[in-house]
Amino acid sequence: MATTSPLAPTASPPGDEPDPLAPPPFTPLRTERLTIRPLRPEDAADLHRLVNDWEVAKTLARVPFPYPRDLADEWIASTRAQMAAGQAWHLAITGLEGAGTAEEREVLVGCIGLTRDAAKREAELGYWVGRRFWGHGVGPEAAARIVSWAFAHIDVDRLVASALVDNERSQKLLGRIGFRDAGEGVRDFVARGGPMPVKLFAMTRADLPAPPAAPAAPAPALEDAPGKKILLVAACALIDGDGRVLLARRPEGKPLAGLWEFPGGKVHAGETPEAALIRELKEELAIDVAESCLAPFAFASHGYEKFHLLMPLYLCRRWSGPVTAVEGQALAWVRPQKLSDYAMPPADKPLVALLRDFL
Ligand SMILES: Nc1nc2c([nH]c(=O)n2[C@H]2C[C@H](O)[C@@H](COP(=O)(O)OP(=O)(O)OP(=O)(O)O)O2)c(=O)[nH]1
Repeated sequence: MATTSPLAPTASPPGDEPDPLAPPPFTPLRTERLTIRPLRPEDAADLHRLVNDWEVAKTLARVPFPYPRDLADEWIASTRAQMAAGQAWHLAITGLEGAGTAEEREVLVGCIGLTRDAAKREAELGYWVGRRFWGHGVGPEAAARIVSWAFAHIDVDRLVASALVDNERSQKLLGRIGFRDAGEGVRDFVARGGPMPVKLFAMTRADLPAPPAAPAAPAPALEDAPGKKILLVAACALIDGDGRVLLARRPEGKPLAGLWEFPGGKVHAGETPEAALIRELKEELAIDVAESCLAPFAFASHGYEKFHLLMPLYLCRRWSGPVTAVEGQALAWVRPQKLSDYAMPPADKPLVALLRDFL
């Protein structure tokens, strides 16, 4: 168990505004055997039974022991508000008992949570699994899923976690899903009545396991360049009547998931950048753009670990059809001065500065 799955409600700071970058309502996540979903009032009795267990509570920093039954109700109620405000996501891990039989039913297995520190652009991972579900790989399955979700949906650059110094199982789990050692510290453990030494862990988007290779990737246009291959990507800043620029969020499962980008994509073999962009804008946003409405503006040339990106950026003020998130990606119309509030791939930084000055 990682230490900080706070099961005692924490008050929201007074006057806290909902964050405009807060994600939309949480859609349950599925793994091979588990579902991760918001806690419901009717989970309280099971939650209480599982967490009111010294073997579980002793590994968790903010969980009292014994755990009062009422606290389970209060805690579950508080998780809704925290999630709506984009401050924390404390979720149920459930599984199916008697899967495939007439007696199939959903059971609460444990909880997993992320608490965001907006100023540091990081979130802390915490989780626990009920004792009767130990030894089945529930922790790594749920934690790997939520970590992938977090980088794609919450505005964070880093996840952190901690585990008691003698909790080797949890430390190994964190290592397996991409966390790196980040030293040692001390945390107050409510159930232990005081401070305890912990190991600290951290991971960035770059530590996520690589997504499975895309089937038959289109051939990059400049394949024979020595050294790293040059990847040609065409991108576009769509500008609306109010001078706002459209950014799209890279979806979970793609490299750089969760970062905001200019719509566009790879130039396929035999395509011009303009033709590629017209195709991508149709595929991703369901809009029709005429080549004459694409004005070349600037380009990015950036060395990523595995390839060198060459990305012409076009400006476009005219298109037909309503802009639609065809692939379910988050979209944002952003004022030029606010572009730097959105975390973007490193290649885009110079483009953002140019665009801000130009618009
Ligand atoms: N579209 C776009 N891509 C960007 C930007 N900045 C940046 O570094 N990139 C990088 C991320 C990717 O490595 C690459 C674009 O590739 P992609 O995989 O998203 O392209 P695609 O839409 O053709 O995707 P796919 O069909 O191959 O999944 O360019 C940007 O602002 N817009």
